Amino acid sequence: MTRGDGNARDRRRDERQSAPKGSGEAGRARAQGGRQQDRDGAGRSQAAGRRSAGGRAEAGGRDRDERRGSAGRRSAAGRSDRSSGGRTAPRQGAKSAGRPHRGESADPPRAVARDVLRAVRERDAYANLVLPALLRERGLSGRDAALATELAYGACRSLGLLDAVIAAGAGRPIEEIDGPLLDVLRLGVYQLLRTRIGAHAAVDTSVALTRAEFGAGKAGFVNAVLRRAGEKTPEQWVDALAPADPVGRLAFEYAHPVWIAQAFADALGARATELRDVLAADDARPLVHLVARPGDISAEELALVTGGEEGRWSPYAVYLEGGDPGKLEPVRAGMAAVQDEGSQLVALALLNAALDGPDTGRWLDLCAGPGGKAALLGAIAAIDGFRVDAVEPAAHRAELVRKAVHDLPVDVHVADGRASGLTPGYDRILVDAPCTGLGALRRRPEARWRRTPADVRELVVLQRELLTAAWELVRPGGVVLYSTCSPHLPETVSIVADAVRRLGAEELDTRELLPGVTDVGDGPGAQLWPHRHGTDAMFLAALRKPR
Ligand SMILES: C[S@@+](CC[C@H](N)C(=O)[O-])C[C@H]1O[C@@H](n2cnc3c(N)ncnc32)[C@H](O)[C@@H]1O
Repeated sequence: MTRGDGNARDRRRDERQSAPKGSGEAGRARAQGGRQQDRDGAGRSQAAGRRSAGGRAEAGGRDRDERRGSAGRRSAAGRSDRSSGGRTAPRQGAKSAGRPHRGESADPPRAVARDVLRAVRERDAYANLVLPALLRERGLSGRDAALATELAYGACRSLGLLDAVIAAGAGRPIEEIDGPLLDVLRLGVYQLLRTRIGAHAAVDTSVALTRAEFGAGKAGFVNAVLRRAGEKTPEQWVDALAPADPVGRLAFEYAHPVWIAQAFADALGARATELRDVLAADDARPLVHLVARPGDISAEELALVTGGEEGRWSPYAVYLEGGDPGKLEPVRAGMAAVQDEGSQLVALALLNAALDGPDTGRWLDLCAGPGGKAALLGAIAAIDGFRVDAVEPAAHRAELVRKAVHDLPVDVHVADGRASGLTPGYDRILVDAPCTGLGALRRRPEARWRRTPADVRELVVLQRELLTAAWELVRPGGVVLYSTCSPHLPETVSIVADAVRRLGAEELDTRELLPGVTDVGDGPGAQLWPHRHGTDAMFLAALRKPR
């Protein structure tokens, strides 16, 4: 199966021929989604059921502990046991997994997790790039890979909470602890507080990792701090260390910086009682979302081929439980790609917006890298006989766009969207603006600890300028769709309100551009949420230029 040959090519050609050139009907009919009944029916309940069965990947850890005897038996009791009281403190210098020689590790999954934490701390690496490379390099697969993944990603997500407990246990600020020891402590405290791994296994393995690398003295320090961390249940640590105010307490409990939890609460507005659900959704393992490229393969076919489930909202979405999507034949053939369903909805909303006047087929993606939405727009443009321009200033990201759209009617321009040099007159423009990414924290383990409010101040200036540039490029009667993968109000409704006031834009009811999607707010903008929709927290607002 290769993209563009056989049935797929025929189907695309047929669709082009059956759609009157320039009408845009075929593509937009697809954008509206022909599977509404499906989406409202079985697909939804199955997806919901599977999601609730998800949660933390604890199986790998539990299995390991069960193989280890007493620690495993304790772990089988799980977190609920611990919440009812204290735990047996591990013995000082307890026997560990085989006393490896200095520098060696008898525990490859934990060594990988530790090395991911080290890369994130020392060189600002991205955990989701470092981990797959390390797993490959060290030949880990199956349960070992699952355990390494759970520990590395889980600890990265929980850094703030872990550090508060470590500082309390060590009796000193974490800045005064050697970095490599801090990595092992984070790994240990994460296992103690946020997994079902038993206390003895969590402490012993951390001590063994330390001893193997640094010798007995430092191993004693790690043992002492972890013993203290293990003296309280997670709930007791929250009671002891969390701020008293409700948002601060929830932020601590769900390991988010307070300013981010407050940003979510502000965006939820009257429904701020959902804050706990939003924060919890950031820690849940997200399903993999695929997009079935229009004209190449249907979502139904893709679900059949991959063993996935058709999506709830986008007619092109398929959900997978996990695995490496890059190994799937339709993905390798370019007929499908990884793309959050919320991102698919953003691209489709642009096409669903009513223009004042005909669609002449000039579409623009002003912030295109790495090309997910440009590829979806391009695939629909191909069916309609239309063209897309895609702008991206970062050369390496522009290259990713080129790869994503290589056989589609998309022209990639390496340029700053604020001064692209493109000729005005576009019918539809997408401004998928650079943003804090607070709506996609579940997919980027350490991101919540990297972002700061100062980032917001810089980004809102850029967002405002990009929207202004788009306004200059759209024709009278055309539509600009502004979107962010962040629900933070200064990046969303404030930017749009400013554009309406400054530019005289007509704001459309964006909710109507998301057929079948419920619960996206009071309008006119629309806000998706992981806990409500299973998507990233994408914001979108459609603006039409008066004639
Ligand atoms: C949220 S991402 C876009 C995601 C993309 N639409 C997709 O679906 O794959 C924002 C992109 O804007 C780019 N960007 C940053 N500054 C920009 C500028 N001045 N003009 C245009 N794009 C910019 C970033 O490099 C990044 O690739």
